[in-house]
Amino acid sequence: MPYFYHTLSELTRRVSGSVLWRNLLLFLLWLAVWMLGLLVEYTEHASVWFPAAGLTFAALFIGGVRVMPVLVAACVCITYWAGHYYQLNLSFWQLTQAGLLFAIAHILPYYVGARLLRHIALGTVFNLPLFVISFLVIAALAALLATALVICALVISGMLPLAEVSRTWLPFWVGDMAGVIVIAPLFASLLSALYPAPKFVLDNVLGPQQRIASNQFKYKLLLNISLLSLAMLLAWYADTPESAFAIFFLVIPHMWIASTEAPFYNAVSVALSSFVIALLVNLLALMDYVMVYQFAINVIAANALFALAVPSLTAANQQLKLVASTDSLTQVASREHLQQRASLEISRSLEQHQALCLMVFDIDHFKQINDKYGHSKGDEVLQQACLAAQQMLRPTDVIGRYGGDEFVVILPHTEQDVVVAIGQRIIERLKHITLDEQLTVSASFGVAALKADDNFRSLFERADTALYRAKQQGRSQVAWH
Ligand SMILES: Nc1nc2c(ncn2[C@@H]2O[C@H](COP(=O)(O)OP(=O)(O)OP(=O)(O)O)[C@@H](O)[C@H]2O)c(=O)[nH]1
Repeated sequence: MPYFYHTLSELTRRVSGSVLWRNLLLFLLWLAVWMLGLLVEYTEHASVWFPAAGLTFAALFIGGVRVMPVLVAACVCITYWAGHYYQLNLSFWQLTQAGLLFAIAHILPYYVGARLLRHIALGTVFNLPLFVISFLVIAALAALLATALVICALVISGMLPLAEVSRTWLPFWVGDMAGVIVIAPLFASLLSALYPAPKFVLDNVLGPQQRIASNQFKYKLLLNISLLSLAMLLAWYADTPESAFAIFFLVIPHMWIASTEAPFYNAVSVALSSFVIALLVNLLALMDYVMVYQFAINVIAANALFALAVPSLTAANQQLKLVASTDSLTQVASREHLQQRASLEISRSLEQHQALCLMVFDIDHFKQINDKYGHSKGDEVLQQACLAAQQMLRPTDVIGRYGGDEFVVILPHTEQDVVVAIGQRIIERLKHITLDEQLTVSASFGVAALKADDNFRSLFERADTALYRAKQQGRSQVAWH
């Protein structure tokens, strides 16, 4: 799948360079997609879903006014073809007029909707759930307006008898809405490569991961198609409305794909499933339940769009956790994270009767370093001191910044004499910090070993008392309690 996408994006990259080619491609794509709708048409002018509406919306969303002439040409062209297909007794001139009317009725509502959605997307802070709900509401309203206008245009041009309107408008609307909700995200993603817009880059909205599918994607897709085919075969076999409603269970695997795959592949899966549902309605002659399937397509697509928020929320959550648990200057654990880890290690050691030590150290005369060499040099001293300490520690030890120039290290499974030796080795290492010719860095250390009734606070207080003693005794040394 990624290979397919890369080939496709390479092709679009080349085509996007030429205005003529990209417009021709959009024109042909629109005609092809309109024909696809015909393939799943169950009554005249009403398809289970109408994918051309989705392409129109996506093209206007990405390309804006510059795609309008192409869309008008495609609408007029398809009207000539429809006149022939439905064997309408209309002259060339009448069909041209009907085509232009259809173009205005079809394009205008989607243009207004697409502009409104773009405005929301370009708002100060991009909010995915708000964007999705806006898209769904705009898609429903634009499709309703397009339905009303296109039906008027069809009646005026004599392509739809007035008596048919009451029977046609609802499936027409739901089909158009499904076309937009299902197909617009996919085409918007593809067209953003064809119609680059510096002000609006879809990658920024959908995230840089949108072109990477997992290795399991094809199996997930296969499972989805098998399940929906099974559900529809059941409806065909049982021939009851209850069995038709089984299609709504398909929301579950689609939510799974949406929350575990990149947005582009979610759009591919929704578009494919919707097309197969529409095709099977025709092949299995499930016309009696067509509205159930139309609503199912809309519900599945809307849910899958909302589930898009899950990966971005999870990523944001992980980022927040990382920020909250790390000290931004020294990259060691933050005070809160250190206390949490320390409490955990202390309970574990007490339960397993294992040794544990807490070591606290503080840079000597740090205020003077700041005053003499400036705060940025002071910051570098803190960073270098942490690096020096980390080089002497094991991966299981936890080092954190307790505040200012004071750091705490938790050393599980370690006896006090070993920790004292580690402290002395860190003192030796600090002597090698060469940030300035006259600048020497040293620190004082306090060590305390875990006792049976200890908690973090009591253990820290003993180590801190030892540190105070180390400072009193002349600094750059380790004291223990
Ligand atoms: N550059 C820098 N300075 C900091 C930071 N946080 C705290 N300080 C400074 O660190 C100094 C801490 O000084 P103390 O620990 O009280 O005293 P000291 O000069 O180190 O003296 P002794 O601890 O007695 O050896 C204060 O001047 C703070 O302003 C920081 O993130 N960056």
